Amino acid sequence: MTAAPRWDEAMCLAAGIAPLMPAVDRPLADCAGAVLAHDVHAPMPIPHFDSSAMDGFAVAGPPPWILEDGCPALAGSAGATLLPGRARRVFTGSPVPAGASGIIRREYSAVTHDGPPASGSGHARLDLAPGSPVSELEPGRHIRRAGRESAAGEVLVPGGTVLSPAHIAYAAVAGLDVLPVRRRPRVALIQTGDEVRATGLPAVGEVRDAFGPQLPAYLHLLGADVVSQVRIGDDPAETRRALESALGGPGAGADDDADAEEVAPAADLVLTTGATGRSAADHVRRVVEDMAQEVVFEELDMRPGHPTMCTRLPGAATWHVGLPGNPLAAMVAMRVVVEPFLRAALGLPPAPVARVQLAAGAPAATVERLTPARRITAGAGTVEARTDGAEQQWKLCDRTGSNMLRGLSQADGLVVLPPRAVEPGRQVDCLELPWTARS
Ligand SMILES: Nc1nc2c(c(=O)[nH]1)N[C@H]1C(S)=C(S)[C@@H](COP(=O)(O)OP(=O)(O)OC[C@H]3O[C@@H](n4cnc5c(N)ncnc54)[C@H](O)[C@@H]3O)O[C@H]1N2
Ligand code: MOO
Repeated sequence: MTAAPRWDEAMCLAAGIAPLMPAVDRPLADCAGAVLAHDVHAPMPIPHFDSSAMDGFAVAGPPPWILEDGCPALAGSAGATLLPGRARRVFTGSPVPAGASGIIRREYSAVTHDGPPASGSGHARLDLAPGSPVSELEPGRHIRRAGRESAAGEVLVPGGTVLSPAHIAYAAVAGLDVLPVRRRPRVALIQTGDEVRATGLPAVGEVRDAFGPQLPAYLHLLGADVVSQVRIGDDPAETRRALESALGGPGAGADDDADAEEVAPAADLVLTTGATGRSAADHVRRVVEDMAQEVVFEELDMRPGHPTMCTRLPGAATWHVGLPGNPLAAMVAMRVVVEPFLRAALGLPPAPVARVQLAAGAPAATVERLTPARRITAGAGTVEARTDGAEQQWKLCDRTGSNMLRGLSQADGLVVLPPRAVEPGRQVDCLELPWTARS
């Protein structure tokens, strides 16, 4: 058996095996949170025409001006060149006519009529209103120039960016309809355990399913899609069938009433929960060991989560991660193995390991332990919260047994407690949890 990797080695191994997902074009509305596969360039200058930044008048040359709109005989089309001494009404966003030297905003304008306006004869005259700032007459005033935001061909968003609503808005105004993003990794989820109940109050000997209701959302948060989710009993034949089904092929992943000949795409990652131990009831380990083409690790030198396993199954590039059944152990394995795998598959760098200060220290433990902990602000209530993190310390959560979730539910991260006493104020490694991004 190969040596069991530590948590940090496991993170590197998981990132190292992950296949980079292909680039796919996706409509803008579906791109939030996706990873841009490569640099995206502006297809045209942004903005693409000179426009007015104010409601008012485009003017040509110094005042006063004859207002075309108030003089039907002079009214030019929006596209016609504005001759010196003329003005034309514009609104915010209107194209600026050729020949315009600037825009006079409505508040600084004074319109007078040579003849009675109702008669339709005579000229309307535009002048700068008394008391207006002289800057209003600066050449180019209130004109948004084409290309001011970006020239055609400039990089709008660099490849590798996790797309935010702002990136999508920017791509939209640039005239793009789709963006090349990394395809979301496909995850097939297989849950084991005869004793696991999906709903209601469990009887003695039963447990409520800690994974089914949240792993799809957790995986989605990490950029993946759960393409199938099945629950199987503790049975070797059923376990093998479920694993083979996740590998794709005719009928794989199909519902009972679906076309059995439909070819389901293989999952990129098969994730199992439970049955990774070495007891007579732990069929995942035995079946996977039998099927595996390559073993990345059979278990980890990590607590909790040591029975976590990782292999490559038959087929193109389907990897398997077996999460332990104990709920906290499984969630730690998600953070240490599955998250680095999915980040690498999406072309993202590994999430950095933080160094954090423990507020209250910890007694000596027999083994290194990844322990749920939360951020606290030192002296909260007496000192102003600082944004540079200098006052920030971490406090271990209570109730962090590997079968428990109470501590994790209150945690911001997993701190790595060494197998020796830690004094208050000492720094330790910390894996922040992906759903607790700092505001
Ligand atoms: N003799 C030994 N026994 C155990 C060892 C060991 O080294 N020697 N390791 C312990 C550790 S650590 C862990 S972790 C578990 C790993 O067990 P498995 O991965 O085989 O998981 P199961 O036996 O199926 O389940 C363990 C535990 O988790 C509960 N479970 C399973 N699925 C769910 C679920 N969906 N929701 C909530 N809870 C679930 C299950 O009922 C068991 O209580 O092995 C230890 N034993
Ligand atoms: O490692 Mo178990 O994985 O301690 O719960």
